[in-house]
Amino acid sequence: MAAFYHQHHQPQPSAESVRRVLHPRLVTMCSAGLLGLSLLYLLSGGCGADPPGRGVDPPGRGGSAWLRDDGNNGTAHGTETIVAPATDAAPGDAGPESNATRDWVAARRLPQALIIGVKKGGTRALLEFLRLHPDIRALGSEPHYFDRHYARGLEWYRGVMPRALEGQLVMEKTPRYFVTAETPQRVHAMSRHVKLIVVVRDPVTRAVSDYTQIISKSPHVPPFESLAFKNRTTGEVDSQWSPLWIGLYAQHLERWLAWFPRGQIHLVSGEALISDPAGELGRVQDFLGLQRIVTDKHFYFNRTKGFPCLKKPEGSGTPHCLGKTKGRTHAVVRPAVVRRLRDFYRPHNRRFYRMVGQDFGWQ
Ligand SMILES: Nc1ncnc2c1ncn2[C@@H]1O[C@H](COP(=O)(O)OS(=O)(=O)O)[C@@H](OP(=O)(O)O)[C@H]1O
Repeated sequence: MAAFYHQHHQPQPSAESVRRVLHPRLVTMCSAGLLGLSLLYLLSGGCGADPPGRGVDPPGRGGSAWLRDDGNNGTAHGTETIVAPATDAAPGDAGPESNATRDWVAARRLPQALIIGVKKGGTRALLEFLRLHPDIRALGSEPHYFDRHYARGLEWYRGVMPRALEGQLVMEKTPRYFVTAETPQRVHAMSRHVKLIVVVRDPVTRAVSDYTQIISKSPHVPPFESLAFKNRTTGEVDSQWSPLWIGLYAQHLERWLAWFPRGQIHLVSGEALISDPAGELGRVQDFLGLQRIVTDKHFYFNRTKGFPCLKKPEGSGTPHCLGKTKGRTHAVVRPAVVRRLRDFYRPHNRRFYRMVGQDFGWQ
């Protein structure tokens, strides 16, 4: 009580004395507050980088409510959660931010753009080139959400996305989406505004590339010829054999056009992506509504690799070509077989050109 009265009857303190008393306390409180926030930030995985290769993260990672998360961007769902699978991981997946403070407002959002195909079309090259753009945040691995992991739900899908700032475009690539029957409807259910990109390549070369990958994993697979034909004598093509079936682009695209307008689907020439990467990238950036930032100054042609490579990939100062599995020597297929397959695809290609209003010049 004495103390109470004592304080109570003290003369009014001057502004200067209040400042002197309060200042050290305010400094201490602020420091403690900042320390607490920093700890929260660290615990929430907020130190930027999603782990390279993206293993399975514990549930709730990145789920801190204080991270701004306002975006479903015309998409259906909200909050962020769990992280998961790692397939076809690329180096620098969701690489470190150049400015750590960016993550203070970065959140995981559903993608606004998808590279949906085609397998062996050049999808990895396109994704890696697009990652140079500061307004793009792209998942390095293939999440296979709409084809394999759909039952895991949108929150799972959202959880595997890299953190992105508002205004940054989130994207992923899974080439199998293009040929999976249920996928267009599922993508549409997530967002009818999502932008779709398909990298197409001469279906015969694509088939040989696909087969080359198959035998690299299973060397005892029969020769290309014996799988490509139902009857080798009559030359009847087995269009159900996956490497050939994937090349029936018109058939697959038709399913997408039942759900999305043509203007929402952008086609990239796999051949032009090699001969003129900057030109193709320019058109993709236009399609995505982004400034043309990735230009010819980012590429150089690597004679040893035989492909365009990056002068300066994301998060690194050294030139970078795609890995050994991209641009490998193809299995040898007899010219007569190639000719027969070209004949087989010709009407399908023409139909595809008519559908998209673009001639890709495949023989
Ligand atoms: N810049 C650059 N560097 C290396 N490779 C390039 C590049 N641009 C396009 N390509 C072509 O990409 C083909 C592989 O396609 P994808 O990345 O779509 O394959 S995958 O479906 O993800 O396995 C790959 O196919 P193959 O040549 O048959 O290996 C390449 O031809």
